[in-house]
Amino acid sequence: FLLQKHRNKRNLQWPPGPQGLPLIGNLHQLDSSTSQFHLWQLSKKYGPLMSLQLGFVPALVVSSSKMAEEIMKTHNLKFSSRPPKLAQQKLSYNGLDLAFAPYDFCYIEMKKICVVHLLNSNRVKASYPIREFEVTQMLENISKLADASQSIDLSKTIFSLSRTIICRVAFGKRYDEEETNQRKFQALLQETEALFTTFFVSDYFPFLGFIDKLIGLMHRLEKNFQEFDIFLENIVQEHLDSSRSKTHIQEDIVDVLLQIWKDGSSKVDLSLNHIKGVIMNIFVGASDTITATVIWAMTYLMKNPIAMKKIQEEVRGIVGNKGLVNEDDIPNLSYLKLVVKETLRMQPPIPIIPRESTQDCRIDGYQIPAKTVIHVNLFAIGRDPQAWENPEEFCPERFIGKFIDFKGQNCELIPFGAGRRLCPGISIGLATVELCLANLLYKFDWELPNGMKKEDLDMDTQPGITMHKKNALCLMARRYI
Ligand code: HEM
Repeated sequence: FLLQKHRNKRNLQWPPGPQGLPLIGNLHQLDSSTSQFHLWQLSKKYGPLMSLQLGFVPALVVSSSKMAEEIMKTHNLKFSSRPPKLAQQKLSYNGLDLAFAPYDFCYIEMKKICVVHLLNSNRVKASYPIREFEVTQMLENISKLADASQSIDLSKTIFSLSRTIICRVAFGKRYDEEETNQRKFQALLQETEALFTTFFVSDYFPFLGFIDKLIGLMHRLEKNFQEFDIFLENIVQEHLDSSRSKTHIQEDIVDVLLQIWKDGSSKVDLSLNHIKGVIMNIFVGASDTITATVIWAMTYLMKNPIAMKKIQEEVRGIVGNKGLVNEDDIPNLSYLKLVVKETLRMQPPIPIIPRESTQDCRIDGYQIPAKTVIHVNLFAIGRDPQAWENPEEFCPERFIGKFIDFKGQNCELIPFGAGRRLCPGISIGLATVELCLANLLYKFDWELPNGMKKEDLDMDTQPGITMHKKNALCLMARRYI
């Protein structure tokens, strides 16, 4: 009855959507490991702007490039906020970070700091020695396993590489040095990521929030928050320690943030919680997305031997017998760039972008009220038949002769989002993906283990904000050079 009353209050001109169950609405249709796939299927029946009722929360799902253009570009400002979900708010110090912050003056200033000072092109260039060193280490480790004819867990290898690179660039430190510390740190991050996608009753039924307490979820969240806060506080204190500057010559992202905090040059009253919020975003956002991109690209290449041959011929032809692909070689690797683009179209690492409207707005003839939750389904947009020919086919060549930008300009391909909330880590993310992938393909020939056929390679996905391959990608490597 309550749900019905709630619905009747809403404008009758509301986009179509699947019939929900009493009280829970469509919540049961959001199995988090396949929601991007499931919502895509539903959109085929209900259209590119589809409505859902998630408990007491009305939501819309965007599934075509045309509709994405409306939300992310035409009415960009009105859809630039994020829905305030309980765990995300708690772990981001109440939205003092970037990724989960509401769209307000403080967010605008923080984003400027991030784009201008933290992740600018100079930092991407200056961090090249770190990428080169870590990629070389990884190649040596793979060579040892290749020589011993052992299979390589590429998912684990790439994750460790990207986390080390990001930690060194952002915090000047690697977190894989001490076995016990590393395990503690991994467990902490895993729990944080799990909490981001855990179902909290309060998010959908605000008046039933006591259930989260009763079943121990609030305790679990508080415990994780306290532990993560201690961890982040340690990073900040280590950077504030005056004796540190003697051993660390190159400034990292935390150094820059603390400098801005100390000299008060920001237009907002920066607190240490703002800084910890941004560090948290980098910890949880950066290495997962990089890993997912490399792993999906390798998976597609293993399934498409013609594309594999083409990309290896390109990289080996250009790099010759130099022994390592350097960053200077990357601009010449045009087929590699097409493979990365095609991978991001088919398996966008963040498949669903959450947004919230800040004002009433008219979209496609429907009146959308302020505070409506929007899920932009990138997985569906990458398969939009109005935008792509044979969308289910992995075909890097589809981009030849067509300029389709993937940095927020063309809404048929927006793996980094678009508009005011565009990902600030595009350059450093792509630089890491390209260098890693190019070297893997240059140095080794890859085979499936134990007589496995390419058809056996699954494309199942794990639940989470980032769409990882569910089963680790394990391959055999043979040295080429
Ligand atoms: C292949 C790699 C990456 C992909 C595919 C990716 C994708 C995305 C997407 C889809 C969003 C949401 C954008 C929107 O709402 O329109 C986002 C936001 C964000 N990304 Fe990335 N990302 C990547 C790498 C990185 C890296 C390396 C960093 C940091 C070093 C980073 C930091 C962030 C932050 C802080 C936000 C929040 C921005 C905001 O809300 O204004 N990302 N990313």
